[in-house]
Amino acid sequence: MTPAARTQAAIELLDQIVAAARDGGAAADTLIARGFAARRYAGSKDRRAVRDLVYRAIRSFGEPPRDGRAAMLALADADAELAATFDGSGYGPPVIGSKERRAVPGLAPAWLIDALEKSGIGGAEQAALLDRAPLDIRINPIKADAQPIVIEGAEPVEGLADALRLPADTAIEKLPEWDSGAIEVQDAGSQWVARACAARPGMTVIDLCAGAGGKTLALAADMAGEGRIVACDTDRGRLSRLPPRAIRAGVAIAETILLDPGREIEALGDLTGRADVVLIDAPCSGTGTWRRNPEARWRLTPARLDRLVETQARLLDLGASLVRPGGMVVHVVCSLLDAEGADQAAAFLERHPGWQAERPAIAGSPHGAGMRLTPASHSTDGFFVATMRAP
Ligand SMILES: C[S@@+](CC[C@H](N)C(=O)[O-])C[C@H]1O[C@@H](n2cnc3c(N)ncnc32)[C@H](O)[C@@H]1O
Repeated sequence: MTPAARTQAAIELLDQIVAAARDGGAAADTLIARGFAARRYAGSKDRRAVRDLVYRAIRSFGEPPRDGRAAMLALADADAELAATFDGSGYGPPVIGSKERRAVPGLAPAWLIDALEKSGIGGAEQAALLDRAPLDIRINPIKADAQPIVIEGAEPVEGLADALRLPADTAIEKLPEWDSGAIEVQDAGSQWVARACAARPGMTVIDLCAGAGGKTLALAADMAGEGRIVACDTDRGRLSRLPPRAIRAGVAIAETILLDPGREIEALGDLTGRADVVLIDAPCSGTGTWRRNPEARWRLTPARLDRLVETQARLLDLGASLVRPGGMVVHVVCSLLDAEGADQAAAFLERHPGWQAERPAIAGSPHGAGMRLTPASHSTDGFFVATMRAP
């Protein structure tokens, strides 16, 4: 592809990504993959260049641009090489007109910046939300043998003996440790919040929003493969990826339960009052994971945030009913908004007299009743975690 054709491909993909963000359609990565499937002539260098252009645009604009051309024109204003690709050639974008509108660069929609500020996330913290994310792995003690794992360029992660930070371009899937299940890709922040559960051998743990089981597997490692983990989710597709991952990781103590949204208790009634720990890694706005998923800023609206906050509160109350006396509910969100984190934990404690917050001994900064991790301060994805003990 010529440089001009790459720019035009990025514009067309951005058109689809903007529409999908507005209408709740497919994620940017899916649309990009589909776009390349339809452009078989694109080689690997073309694909990388187009993808980089698309993500540069997504990172640059806090509000969804009106279309892909407005986004690319704004980038071209500060990049002469990119501007030169608007040359009107066969597969390239038309020449830049004198009065064409540009997208306005920014970090996030104004209402969201305001909510971050009110949650104590100021300028430097906000800027770091869009940095490049590191590549972290968790060493799986169930599968790793006694030999230390040696991977070129790997750095230790302070406080997490089982974590390594790898160079971003490490081809993980080609490592023998990947094949054997001795390593899992997992952000250090996720590893810390799994630690907050203090899961121990023999416990009964419910991972209420387990998704594909990233934290389930970390909990199983802390339980040394002894006890019971009930991993639940309402998303059949995500939950179905858990059992094969568990087999690969040598985890035999996790069972899965598919939940019906709004009727979760029907499938969990037998566990009422029986769990030592209920982890609620709740559905949230994902403001702490913009490094990996910058397009999430284009999808969030105040109404959607309100719905998430409601669901989180409902799941916390459900979690409280499943815990045994003296057991623990762990509230986790990969968000830095207090509405989903500190305020949510405070509201839970108010609704449940006798419950006590116990600040977990993990990395992070004390925030409200829990701990907060941020990209700028702790070099992890952004998380809030609160552990609450039943009377
Ligand atoms: C932050 S993700 C979980 C990530 C997962 N724990 C991990 O470590 O990879 C939140 C999950 O909550 C699930 N979810 C949404 N509503 C739910 C509900 N009512 N009950 C249980 N899970 C729900 C979503 O499908 C999603 O998989």
